[in-house]
Amino acid sequence: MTTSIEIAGVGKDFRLNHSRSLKDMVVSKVRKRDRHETFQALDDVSVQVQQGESVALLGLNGSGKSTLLKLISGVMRPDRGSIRVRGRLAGLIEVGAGFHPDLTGRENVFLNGAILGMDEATIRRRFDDIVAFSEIEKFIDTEVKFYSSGMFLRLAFSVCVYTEPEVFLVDEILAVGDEPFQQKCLARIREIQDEGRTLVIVSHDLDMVQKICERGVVLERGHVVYDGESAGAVQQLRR
Ligand SMILES: Nc1ncnc2c1ncn2[C@@H]1O[C@H](COP(=O)(O)OP(=O)(O)OP(=O)(O)O)[C@@H](O)[C@H]1O
Repeated sequence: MTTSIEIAGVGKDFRLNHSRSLKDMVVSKVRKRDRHETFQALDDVSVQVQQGESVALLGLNGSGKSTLLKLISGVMRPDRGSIRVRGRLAGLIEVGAGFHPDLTGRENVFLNGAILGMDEATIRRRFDDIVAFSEIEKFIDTEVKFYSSGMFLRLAFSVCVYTEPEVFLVDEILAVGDEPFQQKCLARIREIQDEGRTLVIVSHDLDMVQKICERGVVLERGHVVYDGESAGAVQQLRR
């Protein structure tokens, strides 16, 4: 078996600001007192994902799921430990983050396709399929700043799946999509799984993740508190 994602002893800290007033800020500046508190969003997290596995990252609000996904994707670096990913990776993490508001849908497909590692000829070849999947043909030459959040999601998801990544990371993908589009995304995700690609999903939709993923990892205040069958992970959360 080939390891697709190796997370070893990972920690991530954030600095929290604690100034209540301008006076506070001045006083602490003068006294050279640090107004910052360090907050451990992730601590000593180790998870190995094998190629072809589908893993759900679960946990309450603020438990560290999105942070871990961002570390895997490489948009953020860990403060401790290491993360290794084998194979081409595409993430649907902050939907629309890679989209430029002043460019049209069409231009953004090319921009995002390139960011995700597709060359221009490949994007041209897949362009019609990408747009057809998103079902926003009518608006493809509209600047994306006029898109609704669902339209953003549709185009971002389409570009992402058509780059055919070996490792696919998804954060709350389906939250803003309507029911028919959700079903379509789920069907596409199943194809991705059948092709033996690796999938890591963050979601609060426990019934959905239980259907998609065989394995669940539960985070609690930045620690892994469960790693096993997704049914067990869901049970742990619903206790
Ligand atoms: N850039 C940042 N700066 C400071 N704190 C951050 C930053 N990103 C995340 N955090 C903090 O880290 C903790 C974990 O956040 P994260 O978004 O990973 O949680 P989550 O499990 O995805 O939550 P949710 O279910 O609400 O999406 C939170 O307390 C959050 O406030």
